[in-house]
Amino acid sequence: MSASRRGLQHDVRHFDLVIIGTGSGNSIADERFADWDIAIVEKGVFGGTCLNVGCIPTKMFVHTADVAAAPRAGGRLGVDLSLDGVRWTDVRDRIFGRIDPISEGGRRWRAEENANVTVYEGTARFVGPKTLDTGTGEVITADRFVIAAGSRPVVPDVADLASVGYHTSDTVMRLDELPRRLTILGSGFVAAEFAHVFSSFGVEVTVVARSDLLLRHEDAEIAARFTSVAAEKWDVRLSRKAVRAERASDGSVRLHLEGPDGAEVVVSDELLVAVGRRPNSDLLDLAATGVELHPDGRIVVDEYQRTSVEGIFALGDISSEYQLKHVANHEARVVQHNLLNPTDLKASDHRFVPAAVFSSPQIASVGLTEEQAGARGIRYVSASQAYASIAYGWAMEDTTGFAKVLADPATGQILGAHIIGPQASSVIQPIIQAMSFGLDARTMARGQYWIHPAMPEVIENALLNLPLD
Ligand SMILES: Cc1cc2nc3c(=O)[nH]c(=O)nc-3n(C[C@H](O)[C@H](O)[C@H](O)COP(=O)(O)OP(=O)(O)OC[C@H]3O[C@@H](n4cnc5c(N)ncnc54)[C@H](O)[C@@H]3O)c2cc1C
Ligand SMILES: NC(=O)c1ccc[n+]([C@@H]2O[C@H](COP(=O)([O-])OP(=O)(O)OC[C@H]3O[C@@H](n4cnc5c(N)ncnc54)[C@H](O)[C@@H]3O)[C@@H](O)[C@H]2O)c1
Repeated sequence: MSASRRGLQHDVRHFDLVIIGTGSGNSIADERFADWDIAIVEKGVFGGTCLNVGCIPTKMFVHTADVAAAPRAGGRLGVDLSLDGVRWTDVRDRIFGRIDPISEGGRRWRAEENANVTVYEGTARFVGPKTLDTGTGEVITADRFVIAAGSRPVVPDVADLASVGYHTSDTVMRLDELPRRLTILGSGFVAAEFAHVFSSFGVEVTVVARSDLLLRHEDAEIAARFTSVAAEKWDVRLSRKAVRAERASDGSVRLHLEGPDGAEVVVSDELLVAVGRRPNSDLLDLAATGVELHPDGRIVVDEYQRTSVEGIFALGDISSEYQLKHVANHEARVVQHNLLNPTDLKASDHRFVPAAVFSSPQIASVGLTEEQAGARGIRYVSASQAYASIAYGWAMEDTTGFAKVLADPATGQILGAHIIGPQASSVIQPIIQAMSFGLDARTMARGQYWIHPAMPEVIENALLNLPLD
């Protein structure tokens, strides 16, 4: 690969590769790219969403919340515990005291210790074919680009929201103090996880959902179970539309709703907006370089993560239908391979993408839901097993968890799995493995030992319950 060269214009530097975004994109330029002249452009802090405001801090808060919630679970085991208090600022500072130096260390390493990498700290925007304004006063060109610019929270159209003030997942983990009351607008992943975190810390949580179920994209039985468990802990308002926000004279936030019973108002101290994320493609003026978009703003890519412009790749939330870190990481590895091996391209594998909601209870899923299998006319059988009917479920006195598996009745190939209950995000992993490597349900259930009495027995029994042909 050629060393850097100056473009025809003196002020336009030319690179072998430009990477936009330091989330999953930052992992691409490893030692195999040592002789590539590379620019990395980042508008925010290094490390992107997952490290700074996503997966990692949220799960550190979730684990802390699980600990704080122990008294609730202890009572039914005959262990009386009480929560003396949550030192919010200590929790917050412990978590970000670990994360912020990692982000800053990553920035320093790229900026100061990578001889072949130039870091531009600005908001990138295309101004011509393969020509990028780095937002730092410098315009650059390159043979290849990787667009890994991620997504950001959607702000819904609710009157006076901006003037009243609200939080998103970007800001709510850095609050100065715990509110007494929190309203969460939205009913997806972010809402479910933060409702668990804040309610376990003693905050009165109200969840406002537009739909008639929380987590409505999950398997319908799982979403219904989660919604009923949630309604026992949080004030859950379903089928509500938020129409207006208002700041009262005592400083509280009043969210005006319209629902099945007419107008109502939810009063709280803070408002968290969690109604989805949109791709950051609109910040990039992609038309200037000819990169095509889907109507929802995602960059169009093929199976090799190539955009409509030769030499420009995209990955992660900006192009994927899955807004998940393990998918973004997988796609980054595919792009990395394809940059290094242009005559031996590798395709992304999106066949069995799992996801987990780290709430309480946890949810994990992979493959088809019953509703999707039905809608696609796919022949399937399903079976469920309650945690309450396996030995470890007895130990936990669990009353609400279950695992459901779907399989092809003729071949036994597993089509999907959906789990709600303790450690669902770990319990599901053998199913992901079986689907990925083509193991059928019977072989999986009977071809290996299952440690007794451990939680994965819930999977073993669900598999054995399948009414295969
Ligand atoms: C609260 C929360 C919790 C989550 N928890 C999980 C989880 O538990 N598990 C999971 O799998 N996923 C989780 N996710 C999703 C996961 O964080 C994302 O799917 C993943 O981080 C996307 O990675 P990415 O590389 O595509 O984008 P990002 O990590 O967002 O990186 C994009 C980078 O590009 C930069 N950028 C954007 N535009 C420009 C521009 N014009 N110029 C220069 N730089 C730009 C941004 O500043 C950012 O640093 C969570 C998300 C949130 C919000
Ligand atoms: N554990 C994880 O893997 C994890 C955790 C957090 C976030 N994420 C990722 O981040 C993405 C964004 O999370 P999210 O929770 O913001 O989005 P989401 O797509 O999971 O859920 C958004 C919800 O808000 C509802 N909604 C949309 N507009 C609304 C409105 N105007 N009023 C009320 N409700 C409205 C939608 O019906 C939907 O149920 C997720 O889809 C997920 O891919 C993953």
